[in-house]
Amino acid sequence: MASLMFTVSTSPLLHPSIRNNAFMPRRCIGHIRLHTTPSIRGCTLSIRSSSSPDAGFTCIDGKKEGKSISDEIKIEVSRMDASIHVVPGLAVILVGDSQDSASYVSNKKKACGSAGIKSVDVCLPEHSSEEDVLKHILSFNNDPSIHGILVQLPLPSHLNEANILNVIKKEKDVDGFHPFNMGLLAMRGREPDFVPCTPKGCIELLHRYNVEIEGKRAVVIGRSNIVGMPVAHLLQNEDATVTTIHSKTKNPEEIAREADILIAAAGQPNMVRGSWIKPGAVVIDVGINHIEDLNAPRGRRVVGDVCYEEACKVASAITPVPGGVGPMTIAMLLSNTLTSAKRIHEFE
Ligand SMILES: NC(=O)C1=CN([C@@H]2O[C@H](COP(=O)(O)OP(=O)(O)OC[C@H]3O[C@@H](n4cnc5c(N)ncnc54)[C@H](OP(=O)(O)O)[C@@H]3O)[C@@H](O)[C@H]2O)C=CC1
Ligand SMILES: Nc1nc(=O)c2c([nH]1)NC[C@@H]1CN(c3ccc(C(=O)N[C@@H](CCC(=O)O)C(=O)O)cc3)C=[N+]21
Ligand SMILES: [Mg+2]
Repeated sequence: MASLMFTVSTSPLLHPSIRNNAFMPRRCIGHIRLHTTPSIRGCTLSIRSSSSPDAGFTCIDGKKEGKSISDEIKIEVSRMDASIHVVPGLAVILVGDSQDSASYVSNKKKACGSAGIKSVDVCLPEHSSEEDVLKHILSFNNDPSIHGILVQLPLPSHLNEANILNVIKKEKDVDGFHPFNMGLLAMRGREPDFVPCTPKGCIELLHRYNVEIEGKRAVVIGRSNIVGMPVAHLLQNEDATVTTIHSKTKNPEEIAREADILIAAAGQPNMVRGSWIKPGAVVIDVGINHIEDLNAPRGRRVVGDVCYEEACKVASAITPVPGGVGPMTIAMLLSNTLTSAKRIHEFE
């Protein structure tokens, strides 16, 4: 049976709630104006029977949006190079030999390469001391060819994450993890120099798919410094009513089911079942979990925190894993690096 569907936005422009938003500048990535595709329908203004097939269901294509952002960044990078002979530079510091971390770092490196951003990697052994790591940060802080510094997290447990993140020059903190930037993110009426990439990528996807956020119930599963906490702040800044679920939350399923916008960032494979999702909700799956699959090329494959097959029967839209938030994280990192270089060199 055809489900009673959404109010499709007739305007090819931004959603009214975005157009009239006092925080209009948030709609820019660096100096690149963002455009939205007039696709989703005010989320959950619909009644959707969970037995209905996928009619009207949208798979949110983070790979495509990430690519289009990188293409725009590439143009800006060449314009900057041509006029002031500066190429944005990103330094990535990786401690230890986790295979997953190495693969993220190589994704970032590739993405920098195709956008024309210079990238420098430092790979330090697992047993490195805090001084070893700090030494490299200090040198990048003072290196005029470097505009962004990223220390891949998590660090080996003998290293103190706070001591290390504290030392990154805040003007080069493209991850937005320095306590100065984290603090500003949490303050009304203030803006950090940099917003963390994954949370920013989640919000950017909602904007690009014209999902109305103002006044909606948003539920975030997870409260980490790198995803859950900052994404909850961003949603609140966009005038959503936000609830956070964590490992001590009672009845998470019931709370999740109230969400018009559900963001899953718990790091638990397939934790969010179809029954956790309000019919018509928009679901953003941040999880990157490697599970064993003997049929997969290397004996394992990547799944999100959401059971996709069940979710797409209930939700109005969802990000796939891979191909959802991951590529947006990388696009936001490129964007933050470009913004940093433009600021440092006062290039408009
Ligand atoms: N796509 C991307 O670009 C990125 C993806 N990720 C992925 O996102 C996921 C989350 O990452 P990260 O935030 O770093 O993870 P963390 O392990 O740092 O945090 C997980 C959070 O989820 C909560 N949580 C864990 N299990 C449950 C549960 N069963 N019920 C309710 N809450 C739970 C924890 O609660 P408590 O605080 O109580 O411990 C914690 O707040 C991972 O899969 C990670 O790989 C991460 C970064 C970028
Ligand atoms: N300081 C710091 N900053 C980070 O931003 C940071 C970090 N530490 N530590 C680890 C997490 C994880 N993360 C991802 C980035 C891209 C993909 C990504 O590109 N994913 C692709 C490919 C996934 C795959 O197939 O493995 C996708 O989802 O389509 C995934 C995960 C950034 N993180
Ligand atoms: Mg973490």
